[in-house]
Amino acid sequence: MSESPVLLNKHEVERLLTYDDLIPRLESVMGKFSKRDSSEIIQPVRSVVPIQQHSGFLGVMPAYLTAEGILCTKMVAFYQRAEGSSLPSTQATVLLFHPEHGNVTAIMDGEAITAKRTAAVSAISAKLFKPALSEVLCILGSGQQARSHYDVFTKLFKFKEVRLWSRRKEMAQRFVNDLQDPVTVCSSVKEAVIGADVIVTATGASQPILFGEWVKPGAHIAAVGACRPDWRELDDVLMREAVVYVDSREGATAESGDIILSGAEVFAELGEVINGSFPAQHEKTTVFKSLGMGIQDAVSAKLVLEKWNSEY
Ligand SMILES: NC(=O)C1=CN([C@@H]2O[C@H](COP(=O)(O)OP(=O)(O)OC[C@H]3O[C@@H](n4cnc5c(N)ncnc54)[C@H](O)[C@@H]3O)[C@@H](O)[C@H]2O)C=CC1
Ligand SMILES: O=C([O-])C1=[NH+]CCC1
Repeated sequence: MSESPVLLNKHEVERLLTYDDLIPRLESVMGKFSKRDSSEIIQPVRSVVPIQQHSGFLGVMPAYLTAEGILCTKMVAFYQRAEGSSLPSTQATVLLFHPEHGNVTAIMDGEAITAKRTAAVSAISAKLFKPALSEVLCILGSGQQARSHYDVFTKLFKFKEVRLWSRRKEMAQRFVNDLQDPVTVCSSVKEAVIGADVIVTATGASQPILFGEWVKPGAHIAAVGACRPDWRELDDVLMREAVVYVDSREGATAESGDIILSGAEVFAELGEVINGSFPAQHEKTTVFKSLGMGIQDAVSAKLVLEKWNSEY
C-alpha cells in the first residue's frame, strides 16, 4: 500500500517557494516546452468549465515532465469577487503523483503557487523584453496577482517610481499601506501608465482598460488577466502595434480574448526566446500575454515538495 500523501497548506507553500529557486526552473521548463518534444513534456491546453452565472471558471491543468519525473495537475477556480470579499478570486489545489506508480504523493495549496509562478514568469518576460532604461513600473489591479507581481518586480529590478491603479482607490491605498517603499496611487489608468516603461495588468476586467494610445513606445506590458476568449484587458491598437509574446501558442489561441478578438499575430512564445529560437525585441513595444501553464505549477510543486522533504 502506498504512503499517505503529504498535505501542505498555503502558509507552508508560501514559505517553501522562493523566487530565487523558482525562476531558473521556470526558465528551463518553458524553454523545453517550446521545443514541443512530446517525449519530454506533455501538457494539454487546460480544460475549462465556464461558470457564467458567477463570471468564473473551473480549470484543470495536468502536466507530465518525463526527465524531471513530475506528474501533476492543478485544479483552479476563478470567480469574480466583490472587492473586500473574504474569499480569494483565484483558488487552487495542486496534486503531485508518483510518475511510476500513479499514486498521489502530495496535495498542496495552489493559491500561493499560482500567485508566485505567474509573477515569476512575468518577471522573466520583463527581464527579456523591458527597455534597457526602465525607470517607471506601473501595476493595474490591487489583488493577489498585483501583490505577487509587485514583490518580484521590485525584488529583481530597480525602478525610480512605482505606480498603482485600482478600480476602487481605497483598495489601492490599502495595498500601498502594507508596503515599506513608496508607491504612487493613481486616479486613472491613463495617469498611471503614461510614461511607464513596464506595465503589469492584473485585473478581473472583461473589457479593455489599457489603451495603446497611452503606452510609451518601447514599453513592456505583462498582461496577466483576461484569461477567457471573450475577456479583454488590452485594446486592439495596443495588441496590433506591439510585438506579442505568449506562454503557449495553443493556450493563447484557445483562451486569450486579447489575442482572439483583436486578431493580433503572436510573434513567439516566451520559451522560444529562452531557448534561442526567436529574438527578444526589447527595443519595440512588447506584450507578454500570460494565460498560465500546468508545467509552471508542476515545477513549482516539485520544488515545494523537495524543500519540504529536505526539512523532514
Ligand atoms: N495568467 C495567469 O497565469 C493567471 C491569471 N490570473 C488572472 O489574473 C487576474 C487577477 O487575478 P487575482 O489577482 O487572483 O484576482 P483578485 O480578485 O485578487 O484581483 C483582481 C483585481 O482586478 C480588479 N478588477 C476586477 N474587475 C475589474 C474591472 N472590470 N476593471 C478593472 N479592474 C477590475 C479588482 O479591483 C482587483 O484589484 C484575473 O483575471 C485572473 O483570472 C490569475 C492567476 C493566474
Ligand atoms: O494559470 C492559472 O492558474 C490561471 N490562469 C487564469 C486563472 C488561473
